Amino acid sequence: MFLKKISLLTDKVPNLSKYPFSIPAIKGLEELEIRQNITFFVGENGSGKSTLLEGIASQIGFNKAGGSQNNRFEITDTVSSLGVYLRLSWLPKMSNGFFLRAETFYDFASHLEQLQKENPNIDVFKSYGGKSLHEQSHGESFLALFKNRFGQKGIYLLDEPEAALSPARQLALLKIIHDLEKEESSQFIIATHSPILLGYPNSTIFHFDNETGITEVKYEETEHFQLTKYFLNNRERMLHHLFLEPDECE
Ligand SMILES: Nc1ncnc2c1ncn2[C@@H]1O[C@H](COP(=O)(O)OP(=O)(O)OP(=O)(O)O)[C@@H](O)[C@H]1O
Repeated sequence: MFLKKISLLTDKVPNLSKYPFSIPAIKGLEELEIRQNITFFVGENGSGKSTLLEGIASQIGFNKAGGSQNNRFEITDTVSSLGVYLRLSWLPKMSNGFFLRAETFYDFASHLEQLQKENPNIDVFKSYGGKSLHEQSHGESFLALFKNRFGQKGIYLLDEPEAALSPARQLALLKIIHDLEKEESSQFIIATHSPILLGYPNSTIFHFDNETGITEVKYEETEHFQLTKYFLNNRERMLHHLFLEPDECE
């Protein structure tokens, strides 16, 4: 494990009411202690998980649009400047790794194609399963990245890696994470909505909430676990209630 603590330098923040500090979980962030190799960020849409992950990525020196320190490409959507207001405490410092942003993965794949065109004598795709990520399905390209590019000791920041993965491939990702954690002591911070990924053992789950800020929760306490379990056990009853018109409610 490398990254031990994330602190917000509140004194340096120019305006706490402006984005990204207008997000309650970010505004209330003082220190987040990381105690295990695998850390999950969970919470409702818009609660600030991606914003914090991007901030950590940029402070490490990773491209905020995704990739590692060696990948420099621009994307059209804006990313926050949170990184400069974060202090990361390391033991030891680690700059190897990768930042996966599901939403800009297409741009990352295009960036690799461009690199290959500019450097025909180098096999750029070697670390990505041997062929362009554009020539693989969304899920195949994600898994190719995980299997081939995530091979060394490093810190891996993943933003909704389940986005393109079938349930079986989410299990495959759990196995990859497990092997990397065991063999290389790699560290992962993962923002996710997947009850499968969240089931990874010996991990810390931080729940982002507009009322309570960032708090640690157990797997069984997450809405992902509870709602999925209830749905699978009571599908018909739940759908019946969900589809009731307002005047049909008992
Ligand atoms: N560039 C921006 N300018 C202003 N507000 C933004 C910007 N980007 C995101 N936000 C707002 O910040 C909040 C947190 O967004 P963020 O993407 O971090 O949420 P999230 O928890 O990752 O959500 P999701 O689960 O949907 O991915 C949202 O309310 C969003 O609308």
